Amino acid sequence: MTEQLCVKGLTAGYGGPPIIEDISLSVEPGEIAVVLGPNGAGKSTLLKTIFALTTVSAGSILLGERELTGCRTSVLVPLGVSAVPQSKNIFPSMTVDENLDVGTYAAPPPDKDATREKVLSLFPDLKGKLNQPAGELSGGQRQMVAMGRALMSEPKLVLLDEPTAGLSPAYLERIFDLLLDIRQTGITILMVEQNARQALQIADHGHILVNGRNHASGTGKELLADEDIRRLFLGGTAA
Ligand SMILES: Nc1ncnc2c1ncn2[C@@H]1O[C@H](COP(=O)(O)OP(=O)(O)OP(=O)(O)O)[C@@H](O)[C@H]1O
Repeated sequence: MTEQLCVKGLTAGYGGPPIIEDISLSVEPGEIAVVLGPNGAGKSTLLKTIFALTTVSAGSILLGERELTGCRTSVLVPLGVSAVPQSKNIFPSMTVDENLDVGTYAAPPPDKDATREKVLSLFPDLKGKLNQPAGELSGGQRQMVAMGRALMSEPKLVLLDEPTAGLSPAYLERIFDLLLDIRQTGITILMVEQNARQALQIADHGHILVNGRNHASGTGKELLADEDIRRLFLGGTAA
């Protein structure tokens, strides 16, 4: 059972002045939502804040009825929240299988083998590489390991920070397809993405941040159709 993520009036930072201020957004169960905006807008900070990695000074984060604000990351994982950071998101000297196993430590699934099979069915590219050190894989395959690890705790919500960063166009397409496959399983996805146009094409909703604040929100289609949004944030005028 998935639940709505509801962020209300969230202000947070790293101990100094706030980096994100008064952010509100909601993500419906089972949808893909993308956070967009210029460099330094606070997109990663928003994801880190939901995953309890910053200092919150105001606002709340709810998953369904459950208040997440103030919970530690180790508590969030068993509550159904999983995250894939942008970098250093795998253990390079550990095998692919061991990396997947790490994803079960904070919240062991009831049937680990079944979960592993389910995850590998989403990432068939990894099946023949389970005993290989993850650091030997290509960038796209490493990203799949990181995403697979995050799914091993059977999350309701996955936070993904720039899942296509640094990937070739072919892998970029592959990762976007995988995100749609993951959504098919009922998991809610909130992600930050630099490839804004492509992300909005697969996203149910997009949220644009500027200077740490909400700037615009809409469905992927609405944002793609908005001329100002296209000019300011999507690098051009073509729809
Ligand atoms: N660990 C940290 N400690 C202090 N300040 C930080 C930390 N991480 C990020 N910041 C600051 O927070 C601001 C927002 O950074 P953030 O990474 O959230 O933006 P972003 O929108 O994800 O940017 P980008 O698109 O460049 O990744 C920046 O000014 C950055 O310097």
